[in-house]
Amino acid sequence: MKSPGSRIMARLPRVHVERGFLPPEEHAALLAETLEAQALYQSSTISRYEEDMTRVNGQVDPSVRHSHVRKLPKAFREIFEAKLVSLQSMIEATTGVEFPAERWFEIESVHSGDGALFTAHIDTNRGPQSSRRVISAVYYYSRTPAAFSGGQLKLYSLDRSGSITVEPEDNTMVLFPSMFLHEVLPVSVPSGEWADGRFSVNCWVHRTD
Ligand SMILES: O=C(O)CCC(=O)C(=O)O
Ligand SMILES: [Fe+2]
Repeated sequence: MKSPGSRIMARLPRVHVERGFLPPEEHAALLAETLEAQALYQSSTISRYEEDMTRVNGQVDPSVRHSHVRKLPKAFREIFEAKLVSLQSMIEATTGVEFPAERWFEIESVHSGDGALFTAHIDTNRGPQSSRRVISAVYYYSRTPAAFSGGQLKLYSLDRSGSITVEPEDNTMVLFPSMFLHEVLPVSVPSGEWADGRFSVNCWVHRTD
């Protein structure tokens, strides 16, 4: 018989998938604003603690994480926060994680072009602040029909014996407990056009204590 410990390790993350997350007008406004903002995106960095607790901070390493990020304008950040709060009880029920009473939302905008990827990681060991992330939420948007392939989000059980793969579908928000291991599979953009890439908005619900 399996021990309780091994059953916990084999447990799959509980993932909430919210299709049609933004109303059509807001989705269209975000895509239009994004397509004008190419010059604002910068190479993604990684921060993490190594096993010996030395800290890698703000390093660009495209073999681990290859994408470009920018700050999302305030008006859109507010839309995302309000929408997440409006779905709070559903998100809590599906993911099994409660929104902390005292909380803040970390939000960044990402572009994943040809060859983009993010190897397996957890979102809670990426620097001191990151340990207070409780829910990770990733919103996907792109031109339709999508002109890229790949870029699926793959989530693992803690022992990696099982996994769940989610397609980065346009106007879809995917939420999961931040402590679960996950990766972004390589993106392919045959045209090589920046605008044909995979766009996403990363949101993290942080506890403040
Ligand atoms: O883009 C995704 O699907 C996930 C991104 C991610 O895991 C991260 O930025 O920590
Ligand atoms: Fe992540």
